[in-house]
Amino acid sequence: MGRAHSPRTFCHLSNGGLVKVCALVVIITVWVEWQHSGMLIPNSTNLEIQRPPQRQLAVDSIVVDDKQSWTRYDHPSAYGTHFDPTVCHPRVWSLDSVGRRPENTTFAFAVTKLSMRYTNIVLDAAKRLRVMSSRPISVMVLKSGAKEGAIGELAVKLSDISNTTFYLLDNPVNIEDLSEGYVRALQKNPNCCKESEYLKLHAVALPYDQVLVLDLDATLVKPVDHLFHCDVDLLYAAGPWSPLNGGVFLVRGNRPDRLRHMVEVLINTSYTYTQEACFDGLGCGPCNCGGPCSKYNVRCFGQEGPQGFIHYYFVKRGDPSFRVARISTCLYDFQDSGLKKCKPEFERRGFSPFIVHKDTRGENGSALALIRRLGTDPSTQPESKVCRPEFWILGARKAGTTALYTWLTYHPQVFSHHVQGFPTDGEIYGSVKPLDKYNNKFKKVPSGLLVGDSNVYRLIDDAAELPALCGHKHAKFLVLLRDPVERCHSQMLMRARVKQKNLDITMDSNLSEVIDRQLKSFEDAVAASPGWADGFLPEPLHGWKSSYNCIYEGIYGAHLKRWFFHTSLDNFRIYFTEDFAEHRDEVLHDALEFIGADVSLYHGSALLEGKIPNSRSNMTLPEHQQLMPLLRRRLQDVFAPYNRMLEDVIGRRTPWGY
Ligand SMILES: Nc1ncnc2c1ncn2[C@@H]1O[C@H](COP(=O)(O)OS(=O)(=O)O)[C@@H](OP(=O)(O)O)[C@H]1O
Repeated sequence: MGRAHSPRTFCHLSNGGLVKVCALVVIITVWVEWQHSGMLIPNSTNLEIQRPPQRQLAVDSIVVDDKQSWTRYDHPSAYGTHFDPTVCHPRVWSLDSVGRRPENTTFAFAVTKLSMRYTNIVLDAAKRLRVMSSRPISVMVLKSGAKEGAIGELAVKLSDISNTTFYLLDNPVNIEDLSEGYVRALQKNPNCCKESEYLKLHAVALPYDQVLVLDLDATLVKPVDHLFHCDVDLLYAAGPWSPLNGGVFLVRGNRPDRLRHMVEVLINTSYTYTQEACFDGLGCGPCNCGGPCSKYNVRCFGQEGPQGFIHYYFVKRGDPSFRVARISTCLYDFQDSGLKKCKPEFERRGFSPFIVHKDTRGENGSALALIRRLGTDPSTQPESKVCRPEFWILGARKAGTTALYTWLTYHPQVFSHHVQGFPTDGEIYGSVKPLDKYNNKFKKVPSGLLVGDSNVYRLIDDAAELPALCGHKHAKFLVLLRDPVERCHSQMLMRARVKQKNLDITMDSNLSEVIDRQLKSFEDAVAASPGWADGFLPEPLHGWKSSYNCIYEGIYGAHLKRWFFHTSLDNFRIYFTEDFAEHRDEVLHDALEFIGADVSLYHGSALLEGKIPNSRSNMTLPEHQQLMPLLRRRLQDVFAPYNRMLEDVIGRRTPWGY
């Protein structure tokens, strides 16, 4: 089944009055295509359903949460001190072979009621999302809950937001097929998750590999691209009073057969439903019942509806063919009610949520106030470009950043911006804060030209600050990575050459001895924080910001994890220095295209012959400056596991051979 690309393309090209027409073409085409493709399941009356007799469950057969006790909401790993936000690490990081993410993924909103007022709520949510991600947005609207005028209005307005697709859908579940007792329980639920919410099940059949379902009041505070790289059937967060919160979850899409099966299973299990033991007697929980739970967890919230059912279908049934992973509620489904539990950890470790759901207390409320304090307030997240540079070369130190910066500036659209200092290659020292002062450093750059900031300190230091201040959408980061042993040696040679008072190395120093000391100090620091680089977010080693330790600077995987935690892989191009040496033009063309330059205007190659900027030009080193073979091997052994980590993080093999 093809996606409705053609009408959308048409819509992007059109304007004015045509937009209205094309918006309707989109709705109708998407809807008709689904109806004809057999992908749309909604008419469950077509299914052959074996209705089991209403079962009376013996109390003994009720398993409330033994099987999945780890998913208890109040378990420390749901909230609290344990913050591994995903259990599918390291797959979570993997990119495709060229280091870019697979494209076929979408965010999805499920809109069960659509009046004129709701139209604006949907639009606001889509616009907020667009600030954070250029990924497709699917808007699934329940046909029976939508007013006709509102459908047209929404379709027209959505066509102004790039890469959105509108689906007008029936409820995949026909309520008459469900048992009466189940429907009564479903409808008695005072707040949430009645039968219309089963609209969300359509997510598994949307024509995308991965679908991240978001409620309209779930706001991305930071990009969550890493979630799309998890190879799972379901990724979910526990709700405050439910085993799974339906406001944020990710499913594998493209599975109309699964949607059919889910509906079938729901119908069948609705006949096993009792107030005490929903879903085949496997229980409604685990959940935090807001006090001591009754034996049957009957006070779970929304457990009869999709929240309970999706958890039952993917988790409790224990189908071994499913890959299911739970993510941190604090990080990915942060709600006011979680403040007490999440806040201490957030404040201690400087974390902030990726997704804020239901900030009911608004402006003065808990969630916003907290993330404002932590510096990632979605309302101050710049939508337009606020930092002057278009690109940043982050490092690594001694990996060829001067050459990359200089050669990019040979393009007529890239301004050659030299700043006083050392080396004079576009380095801007210090923080991006305050923004005025930072932008002032670029005041001589004519408008309309692209300009970069090249600063090798940033790779280690600025992961949290730079993307948040400059806007995730607008920041493009270039990184060069060089064989860490060579880089380390080169760094020490530079320190020997540079006569700075506070540097302890001179031209007479024995560099192998110097590096050996650095290795020892690195090993001591790691021994004091065992496994520091292994987790999801290795914070900088204590006191090692802007480190001059050449081993620490070469643990690229750990530094990049911090960047990918705080921003999106979309913002990055990562090159190996060795590839840059061998395939210079390819790297430069790719980087120019990435920063938004017209590659066809680049005639720089002819200028590039001759000396490599900032190179020590193959000078023969005196013996005391050479790297002793034994030390080289030791360094390789130390770096080897970190190189594997880097490969996990960027999804590519390093060319270094160890
Ligand atoms: N294209 C290409 N291929 C291979 N190696 C290259 C390339 N361009 C620069 N270089 C080498 O990178 C070293 C300088 O790196 P940086 O400019 O990043 O250094 S700095 O941190 O900004 O001082 C410096 O390394 P050393 O020669 O070891 O000093 C350069 O020779």
